[in-house]
Amino acid sequence: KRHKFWETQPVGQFKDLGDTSLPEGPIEPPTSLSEVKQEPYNLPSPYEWTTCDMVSEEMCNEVYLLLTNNYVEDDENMFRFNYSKEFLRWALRPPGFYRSWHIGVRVKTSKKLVAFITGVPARIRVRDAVVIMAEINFLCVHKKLRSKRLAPVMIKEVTRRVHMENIWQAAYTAGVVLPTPVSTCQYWHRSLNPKKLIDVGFSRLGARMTMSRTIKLYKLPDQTVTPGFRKMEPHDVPAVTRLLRNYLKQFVVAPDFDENDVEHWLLPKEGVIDSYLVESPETHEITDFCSFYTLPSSILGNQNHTTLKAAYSYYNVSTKTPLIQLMNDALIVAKQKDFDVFNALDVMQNDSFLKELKFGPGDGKLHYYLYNYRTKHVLKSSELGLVLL
Ligand SMILES: COc1cccc(CC(=N)NC(=O)c2cccnc2OC2CCNCC2)c1
Repeated sequence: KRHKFWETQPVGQFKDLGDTSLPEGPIEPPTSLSEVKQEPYNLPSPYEWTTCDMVSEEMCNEVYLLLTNNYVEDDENMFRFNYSKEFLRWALRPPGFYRSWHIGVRVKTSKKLVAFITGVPARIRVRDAVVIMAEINFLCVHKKLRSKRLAPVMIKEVTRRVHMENIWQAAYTAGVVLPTPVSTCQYWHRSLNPKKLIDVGFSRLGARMTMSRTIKLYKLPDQTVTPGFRKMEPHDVPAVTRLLRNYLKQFVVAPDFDENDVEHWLLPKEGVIDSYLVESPETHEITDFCSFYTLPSSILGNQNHTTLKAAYSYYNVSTKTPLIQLMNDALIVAKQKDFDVFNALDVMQNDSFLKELKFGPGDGKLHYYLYNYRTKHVLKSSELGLVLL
């Protein structure tokens, strides 16, 4: 399939696949800031750029409504991501964020917000090179404005604003294949509320399975089983940072988190991010960590249910507690908090627990991309230590 736009961008091109003579690293050298286009790209005449200040309740609400009605749906158009306002504020205002990277498109006359794209800065290690990148997310064009070629100009504009801050690489994910994935992940789901999942068509009753047999199959204990398993607290930030930095070293691509990043990305926030750790009852050492973020989905066209409450596996570290036991405790806590399903990608060491903990494979894949950075090889998903929101 021809990628008119992507063939013009500094991304791995399909024709280069397998050419291991090309070195790992930036595809194009940085240019001087004076060479970066100073003014915004031109939009089609009815539209204008706007910067979305996510602190403003009104602006945050406009972004929330645009995404709630027009963002990513599953392949069968039965569900649509329904990021909360609190989640969006968390996702878009990490340490060092740029408000100018929260880009909206409005209709000049009505001032209606009809498109959105964002970037946040992140330090990402690729093998032993730490690269400052923009994590690009929430690209959304109103359903009524699709195939007006707005997305390419929005991507060029966020790229221009990233270049203005002297940043030349980016990371993003997509459910579609573009030139060229750095890695491709399979997603998996663990039922927590199988009756609701079957009612809304997320899951199907297994062959030769009754509903009561299915409910029993996914039943979990009421309490976690690991001694010392507790919620993460602010005073745990230094120990969790050490634990996580050491654990992420084993992956080819991973965030280079410092204590500031850990404080923002991993301290629990009600309805946004949950994180737990294991503090050894004997030594009080922090030996293990697990976390998941809250991303509900709207259920499109079901009489009895409007929202699917989904937890998404985030960063997990096991050094003493077996990863399977640690993740089972995460499932138990997610069930206690009334989540319907627990989702995970087959990144990091997730493959080691997915089947045993009764995850089932999802019906799609998530492709990871780097902008203006070539890797020697396409990575196995288990070489990925990066989870995007
Ligand atoms: C259940 O409701 C859905 C609503 C919209 C899309 C999908 C399928 C899908 N595309 N799922 C994922 O991309 C996915 C599955 C497991 C873990 N993380 C995921 O995506 C994350 C990371 C990328 N940005 C979206 C959230 C499901």
